[in-house]
Amino acid sequence: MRIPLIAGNWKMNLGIAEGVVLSQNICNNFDKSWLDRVDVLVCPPAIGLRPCLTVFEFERLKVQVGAQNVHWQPQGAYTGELSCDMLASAGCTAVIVGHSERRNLFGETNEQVNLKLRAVLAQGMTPIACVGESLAVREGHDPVEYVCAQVDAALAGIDEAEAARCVIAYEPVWAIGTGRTATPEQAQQMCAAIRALVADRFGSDVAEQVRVLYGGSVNVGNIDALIVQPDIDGALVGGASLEASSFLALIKACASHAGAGGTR
Ligand SMILES: O=C[C@H](O)COP(=O)(O)O
Repeated sequence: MRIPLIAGNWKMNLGIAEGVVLSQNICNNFDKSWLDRVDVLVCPPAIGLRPCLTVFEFERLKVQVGAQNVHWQPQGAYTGELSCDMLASAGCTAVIVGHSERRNLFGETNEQVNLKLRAVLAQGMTPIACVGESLAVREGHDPVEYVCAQVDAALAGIDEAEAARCVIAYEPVWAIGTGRTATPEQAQQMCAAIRALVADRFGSDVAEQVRVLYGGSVNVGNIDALIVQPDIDGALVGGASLEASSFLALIKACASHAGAGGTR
């Protein structure tokens, strides 16, 4: 059994002070027993990583912090970039790679996503590899084939042990920030196809361990129907992670559906 993961991606929202306030508000209303059933991660902008983690550490709350992006090289003349080592030194345990906003707005390629994923694994952190089809692909092509090709590219060149440590987030581009969520059936179909691909490439044991998240307009009203799907192991949440009340409600919903005693 897989422990579900609720990951909040704050994107380019909340400065240091606002991020600290949100982290404190999360702590103030957090039921620690939820962490027996669900893993929780917040991904602030890079400048907020250490300050937010300090809040969680001070409150002795095992909420993890993750980064939204990374460069795959260890150091060098890469203005504006951060290395895996730098993120780890700030306390990051996970890094989002290949978010559709980075692919579409900053031209990130499948090859670069793979380089990032491998660098994150080599650092001992968890990569959250984002995949997902545009509306044009959903309506005019085979979305499963398209998304599975993205997964294949992201996981290229890694071994079974590394694959088992990966998290894959299925985020249909047309559902991100639009209020238009994939139906639970659509999300389940794609997440099952992703797991089947992992089983084909790395074996069924690995596929049973890999967490596959859904992302795209997840909110308090749709989390229950999504999280009960057999191949959806949590959510990558944008807008609803920016308020403590909605983020906590998602964690609570996820915890209430998950059995205790899963494998990590
Ligand atoms: O990384 C998160 C996703 O892009 C989802 O964002 P959203 O929940 O605001 O649609």
